[in-house]
Amino acid sequence: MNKTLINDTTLRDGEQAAGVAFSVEEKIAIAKFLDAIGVHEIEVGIPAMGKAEQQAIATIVNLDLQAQLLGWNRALISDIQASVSCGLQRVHISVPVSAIQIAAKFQGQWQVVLQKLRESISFAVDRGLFVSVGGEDSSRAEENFLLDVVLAAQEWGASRFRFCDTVGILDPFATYAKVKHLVTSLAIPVEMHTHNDFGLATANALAGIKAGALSVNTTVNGLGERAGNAALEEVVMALKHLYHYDLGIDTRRLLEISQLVASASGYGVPPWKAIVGENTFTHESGIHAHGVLQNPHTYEPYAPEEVGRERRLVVGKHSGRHLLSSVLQQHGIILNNEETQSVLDAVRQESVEKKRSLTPQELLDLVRVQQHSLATMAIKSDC
Ligand SMILES: CC(=O)SCCNC(=O)CCNC(=O)[C@H](O)C(C)(C)COP(=O)(O)OP(=O)(O)OC[C@H]1O[C@@H](n2cnc3c(N)ncnc32)[C@H](O)[C@@H]1OP(=O)(O)O
Ligand SMILES: O=C(O)CCC(=O)C(=O)O
Repeated sequence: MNKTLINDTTLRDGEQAAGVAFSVEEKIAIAKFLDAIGVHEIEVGIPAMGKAEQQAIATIVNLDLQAQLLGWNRALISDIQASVSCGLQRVHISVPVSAIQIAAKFQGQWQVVLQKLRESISFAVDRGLFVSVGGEDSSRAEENFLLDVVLAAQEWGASRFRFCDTVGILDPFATYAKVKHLVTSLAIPVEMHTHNDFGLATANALAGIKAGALSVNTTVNGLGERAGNAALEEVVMALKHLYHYDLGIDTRRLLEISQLVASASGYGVPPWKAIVGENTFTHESGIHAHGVLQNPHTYEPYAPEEVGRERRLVVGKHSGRHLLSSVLQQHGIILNNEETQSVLDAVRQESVEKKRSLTPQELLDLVRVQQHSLATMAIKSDC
């Protein structure tokens, strides 16, 4: 077991993905599922959004889950009051920390931002709450200013700092350097919040952890603002297999929770999506399938069962003899060399026409047709 913690924000940043709106029942189901698989902390939503959201959050609070529950807030006392009214014991307070954000939202008045942060931290701490502080746009913030803000937040009573790569502009090397600087300067732990605008959210989250961050914000399927966030399933499996960190999360249910969130969000995942995509353990190419038939590790980084999947071998345009023979043998069919080649040629043609691999029934039909035509040709040549 490693001390790295997952703070999943599917119910907050995940739901902020344009067009996503979970019902209360869906929120409850997602929270329960995250808890059941062992996620350590759940960012349950934004109480300041109003009564309906507060009721949904209060219902989740009353479920008495094992996971810690956190509410997201602006640096406003009214936001914290809304969190308190939901029964939350942990609040996240976000402030913009880059010049561009402070100019757009607070006319460049950084002192006002700090004042609001101080007041809201004090308000929360006075009520005995755990306070996490988020630096919105940390990655574009001037580094000395960022450090000053976080040191001040720490002094005022914050128990954690969230480093946000809000528009996903870092690479893992820059992330490592920035987070290392913070981790070595702070007494409180750092949390990673990374976005996927350049496809680097998971890589950057891992770089932050390597640099000493204690926790990471994830979302199921990488759902979230614009190109999304670091995906729960990717972070958990990468930490497990690349760094050998066992977070105590039941990875065998990652596919199930992916499907739950896909259905609730209305956004499925592409077949090539890392960890949970339909094709992650599906092999069609001849050379790959030949290898997998000898030893699955030739083309699989871990066993499919580990994430709740099964291996599939499908016959299509790129398949070869070994795969074809293996699939047909399962149906009691053994072809000679000539028949095998003729079936493979026909599979290629039909796959191009259908623009996909063939179903088992289509393959069997095609074998029958090819055997029949070869037999007819043999009879004709005998005559
Ligand atoms: C990077 C992130 O993901 S941050 C999280 C973003 N998430 C969301 O916006 C989703 C939920 N948001 C909402 O439901 C609404 O925006 C609400 C309820 C929070 C606020 O709604 P409204 O009062 O209508 O304000 P609106 O959204 O138009 O503008 C944001 C206001 O918050 C202020 N604000 C923005 N960030 C902060 C902050 N960190 N601390 C304090 N105030 C902030 C803005 O300056 C603006 O204030 P103003 O109304 O005094 O001009
Ligand atoms: O939690 C915060 O402080 C902001 C989080 C966020 O969604 C972001 O910066 O992208």
